[in-house]
Amino acid sequence: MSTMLSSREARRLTHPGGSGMLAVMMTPMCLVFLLRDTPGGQEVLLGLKQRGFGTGRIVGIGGHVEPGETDLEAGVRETFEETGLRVAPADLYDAGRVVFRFPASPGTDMSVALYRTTTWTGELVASDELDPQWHPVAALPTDRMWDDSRIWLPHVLRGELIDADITYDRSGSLVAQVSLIVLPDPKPARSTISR
Ligand SMILES: Nc1[nH]c(=O)nc2c1ncn2[C@H]1C[C@H](O)[C@@H](COP(=O)(O)OP(=O)(O)OP(=O)(O)O)O1
Repeated sequence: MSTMLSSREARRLTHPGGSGMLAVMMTPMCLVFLLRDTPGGQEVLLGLKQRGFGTGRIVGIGGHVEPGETDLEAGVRETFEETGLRVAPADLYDAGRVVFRFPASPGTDMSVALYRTTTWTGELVASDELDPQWHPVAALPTDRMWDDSRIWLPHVLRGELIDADITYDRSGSLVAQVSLIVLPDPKPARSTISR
């Protein structure tokens, strides 16, 4: 039996953490966290997902890395598509990577490049995919986010560089296993090799 792969499936990659025959195929994704200072404290731009995977949850800004794109280019494009805001590649800071594994549906496993920035231009607009909203960093809406967010997102928002690997339970709604490495000294994303 032969299987046709979509272009997106065909370019799924093997996460470097995988080993030999047991390596898991991952879909490359990106998430970008815009941070601003307000009199009430620091805020982060998140979005209420209107369609697709995770509809109804509050999620980070981002999406698929398309064929021919670097993770960084995808971060710039997705930010504009989902928020109307323009970020320059040089203003995105590498915040590391998180892998999400869903044992009940391995086809949805993803390897997500993480970026952070405090610099952008333009006016915030909602898309049909995401309704972007500012949230206090000190009071993240974790009860409306993916269960994993409470584990790794505070590190990213503090300015740390992470390498995380999250496995969900069979229900796909609760985190079952976590590996989280926090690395010091993040660099501007343009100075790193994207994959
Ligand atoms: N466990 C998880 N924790 C988390 O914080 N974000 C997750 C997540 N699982 C998926 N995401 C994010 C990554 C990605 O931005 C999005 C995946 O949703 P979709 O498959 O609908 O892709 P998108 O519609 O965002 O991508 P594009 O179609 O390329 O815009 O949700």
